[in-house]
Amino acid sequence: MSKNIVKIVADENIPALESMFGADTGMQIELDRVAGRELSPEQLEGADVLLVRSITQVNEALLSRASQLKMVGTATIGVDHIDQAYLKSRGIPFFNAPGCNADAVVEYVLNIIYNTLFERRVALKDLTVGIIGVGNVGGRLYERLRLLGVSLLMNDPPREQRGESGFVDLNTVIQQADILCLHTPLVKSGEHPTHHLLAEKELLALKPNALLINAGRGPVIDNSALFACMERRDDLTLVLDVWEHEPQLNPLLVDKAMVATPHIAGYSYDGKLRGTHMLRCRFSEIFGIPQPKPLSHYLPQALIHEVTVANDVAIHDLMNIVYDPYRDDRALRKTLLEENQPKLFDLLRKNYPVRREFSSLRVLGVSDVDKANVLKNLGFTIDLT
Ligand SMILES: NC(=O)c1ccc[n+]([C@@H]2O[C@H](COP(=O)([O-])OP(=O)(O)OC[C@H]3O[C@@H](n4cnc5c(N)ncnc54)[C@H](O)[C@@H]3O)[C@@H](O)[C@H]2O)c1
Ligand SMILES: O=C(O)[C@H](O)[C@H](O)COP(=O)(O)O
Repeated sequence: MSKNIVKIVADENIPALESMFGADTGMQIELDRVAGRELSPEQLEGADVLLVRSITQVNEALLSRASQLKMVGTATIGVDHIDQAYLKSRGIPFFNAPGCNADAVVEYVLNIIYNTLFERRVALKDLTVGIIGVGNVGGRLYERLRLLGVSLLMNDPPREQRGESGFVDLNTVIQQADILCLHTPLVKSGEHPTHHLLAEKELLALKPNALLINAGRGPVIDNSALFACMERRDDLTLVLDVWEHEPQLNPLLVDKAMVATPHIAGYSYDGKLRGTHMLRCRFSEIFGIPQPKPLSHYLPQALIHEVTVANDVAIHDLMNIVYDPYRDDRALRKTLLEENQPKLFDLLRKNYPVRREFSSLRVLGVSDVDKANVLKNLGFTIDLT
């Protein structure tokens, strides 16, 4: 390197950069925190490293003045905001954080499923759950539900094309799933595009009384067609964490959703820190310095980290102790009538409270082995002695 100071330009909402990219790097780091949506080419002059979240479009225009960039990282799973071909053409190494917040998304989905079924007095074992996109998120959701004996359908043409088995086609999962969960990336071209994967025809074909959950990317469902479909089909229940045209929401569509949240399904503190840590590991490789301390070194104990319950504790009650998505739903709805709704959407995300994952809660007092196994399979920490 031509200079001793490494300049990192980073989104203001990537946590723990100060501690993970601090003294233990043994380097002189200049950390420039920026607002991701407003980042300009001028702010990248002299930058060695750019670290973003999903709201920053990283492309030729943004990087036009970043002549000495040695690494671009996104503290997210999704990569649809990154022009990877352009980065490759300039030889700039790029990294995302695969799986970093997958458990958080899975727990968002499980929480909503358990709360909804409890209210409706319906048992999960009597339903079929369909998963479209069975990667890190969908795969972990599948695994937790499989361990519980739930009937499952998986749709993932790219995996099927690679010779893996056990998948069904899109029509089958749409027509047969009582609960349909979308966990694909947003892909606009190629053999398996996901943009508007669910449009009018697919939405109208959903199984009667289906629960549709999108915690992938907003444009995977045609939101106009979704609104029209919800007008025609009051049997459907809709849960949306992601939206077409974020941060601008269609309040009429929000109104149709049983749960509406501001793209926070993956926002556990564990997941965010895991994302930062993954980028820190890649930073070590690029700059040839030792790997950081393990993630557990940076992750604090949860504020509520142990609870003693009876055997017949309701599972959704335990989930709500760790995380209550309905709180996020209420907060989003309050912003809808405001003129600056898009700004408030971003603010809800920026000021998101510390939320932990199920594993941060040690559950004591369950002597029933079957119940203890269910809780363990759902992700809680259980001592099975
Ligand atoms: N709401 C949130 O907070 C949040 C958090 C994390 C991730 N996400 C989104 O969820 C997406 C999935 O995350 P992941 O970690 O599981 O990604 P992943 O890359 O591990 O898995 C995606 C899966 O989707 C499959 N897929 C691709 N095209 C498909 C198609 N046309 N039909 C069906 N399946 C298809 C892939 O083969 C892969 O198995 C991310 O790309 C991101 O956009 C959202
Ligand atoms: O792709 C991801 O990892 C998630 O969608 C992530 O939660 C996005 O968060 P953001 O970067 O928008 O803060």
